[in-house]
Formats: sequence, C-alpha cells, structure tokens
Amino acid sequence: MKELATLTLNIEDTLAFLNLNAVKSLNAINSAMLDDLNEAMDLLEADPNVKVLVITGNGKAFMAGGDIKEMMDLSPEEADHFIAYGNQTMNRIMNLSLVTIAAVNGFALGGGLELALTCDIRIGTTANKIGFPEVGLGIIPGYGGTQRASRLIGIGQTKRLALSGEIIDGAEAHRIGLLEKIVEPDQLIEEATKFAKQIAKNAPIAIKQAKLSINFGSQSTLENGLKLEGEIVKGLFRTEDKYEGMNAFVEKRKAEFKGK
Ligand SMILES: C/C=C/C(=O)SCCNC(=O)CCNC(=O)[C@H](O)C(C)(C)COP(=O)(O)OP(=O)(O)OC[C@H]1O[C@@H](n2cnc3c(N)ncnc32)[C@H](O)[C@@H]1OP(=O)(O)O
Repeated sequence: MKELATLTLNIEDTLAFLNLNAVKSLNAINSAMLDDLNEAMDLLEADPNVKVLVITGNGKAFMAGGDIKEMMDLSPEEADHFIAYGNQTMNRIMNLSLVTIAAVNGFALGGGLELALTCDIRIGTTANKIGFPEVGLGIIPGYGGTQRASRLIGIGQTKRLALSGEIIDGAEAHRIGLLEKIVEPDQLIEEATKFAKQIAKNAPIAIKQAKLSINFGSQSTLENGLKLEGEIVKGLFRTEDKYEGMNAFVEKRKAEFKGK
C-alpha cells in the first residue's frame, strides 16, 4: 500500500485501488492531489502486471470538485496553470493503457464528475449526487467536463447539467448514460471489484486495444476509426493469446492468457 498525502494506492495482483483520501474537504482536488495522482500513475505505469484500476473516494464523496479554497484567490494566470495541470493529469488518466473504473460514491461534483468521465467505466450508487455546479461559482467545468460529458451523454444532457447546475441522483445519472451501472452504496466496491476481475481475466492485449480503438474513434471520423479497428484486429491475429483463446474455446477449457 502506498500512502500519499491525499490518496492511497493499493496494488493487489492484477487490480489496483486508488482511494482519494482528503476526507475533510470531501476530496476536493487541489495541486497536492494533482501531484499525488501523477505519482500514483508513475507507479501504475511501472507495474505491467496491473490490468484494471478502480478509483473511489473515502468518506461521503467521490469528489466535491475543484478546491474552491485554493482557486478563490488565483489570478487568471495562476488559474491557467491550475487548469492546465489538471487537464494534463485528467488526460493522463484517460490515456492510461490499463482499464479504469470509477466507483463513484456519494457526491461527484464538478472536477469529481470530470475525473469519473476520464475513466473507462463508471459504477455509481442510488445515493449519488452528481452534477456540474460550476456556473454557480462563476466558472464552467475546466477539466474536460464540457467535452467528455457531451461525447458520453450528448450535447443536450450536458447543457442541461452544465447550464443549470442541477444535481441529479444515481438513478437519473444511470438513465441518461452518465453511469454505466448503479448499485446500493454498500455494494459499490464489491461490484467494482467483481467487474474489474471480469475485465482482467480477458486477453490483456485485446483489452488494451479495445480501449484504444474506442477512445480513438470517439475523437475521429467513422472512416478513420474503422481503419484503426481493422489494423488492430489484424494485429491481434498475430498474438499468442488469440491462438490460446480460440483453441481453449474449441477444446472446451479455460484460456490461459500470457499477454503475448
Ligand atoms: C476545475 C474544477 C472546478 C470545480 O470543480 S469547481 C467546484 C465544484 N463543486 C462544488 O461547487 C461543490 C462544493 N461543495 C458543496 O456544495 C458541498 O460541500 C456539498 C453539497 C458537496 C456537501 O455539503 P455538506 O454535506 O453540507 O458538507 P460541507 O460542510 O459543505 O463540506 C465539508 C467540508 O468540505 C469542504 N468542501 C466541500 N467541497 C469543497 C470544494 N469543492 N472545495 C473546497 N472545499 C470543499 C467544505 O468547505 C467543508 O469544509 P469546512 O468543514 O472547513 O467548512
């Protein structure tokens, strides 16, 4: 277990658990947390064994957003740096080659929702309070929220949240596609772990390439996305894991993937 000032990182074989741990401020994200997130990613990138990362928040919030107390006195130039550092960190999380699951507990507001949006999968709870309250503070989502949310749930639902500051519950977030699954609060980590294990048992290169293909496609034309997908599938036919997966099916046994 690695314990940093604002979070802990626990690596258990092929799974990793990152718990935001600035409980007193409801895990509000500030420069110290951005530093810690980058240090955690350094550790994750150095461990090729880890296949899936689960991010959650200790206490009653996944994250209550950007640290208003740090932001309130920033000059526009300092704010530019804070936003750029945050964006660089969020992009780094989104582009991690391992699979990321946001286990969204309680509040996920502003930067908290933006962090969840960088993850590949969002599992929430019936007790969630989710939204973009930034307009009530005189700003807008600045860690990619207006862009990533509209790609996930569409322009209309994103405007609904980002223009009004409306806070929605888990059931509504699930209904509009902001959460892929919801469970009761006491089931959250169990469900996220179960789903992480389900992902981790699949062919490692295939998992990474599926993520890459989907992420690339969400930012490109259909034509270019299909081209990349085709190249990836062709490449996967050269892997040992493809032979193992298909042979195991025909031989009616469990595949033993090597990530080769
Ligand atoms: C680039 C990114 C930009 C952004 O994300 S802008 C920020 C967007 N987020 C928000 O506007 C949400 C702000 N927080 C709240 O509205 C409330 O909190 C909640 C509704 C989430 C929870 O309310 P309750 O249960 O009454 O708790 P509490 O007493 O307000 O919070 C406990 C402590 O946490 C601090 N805190 C909460 N959110 C933030 C934050 N975003 N930045 C800095 N501190 C925060 C509070 O001040 C307080 O601290 P103390 O006990 O010292 O009074």
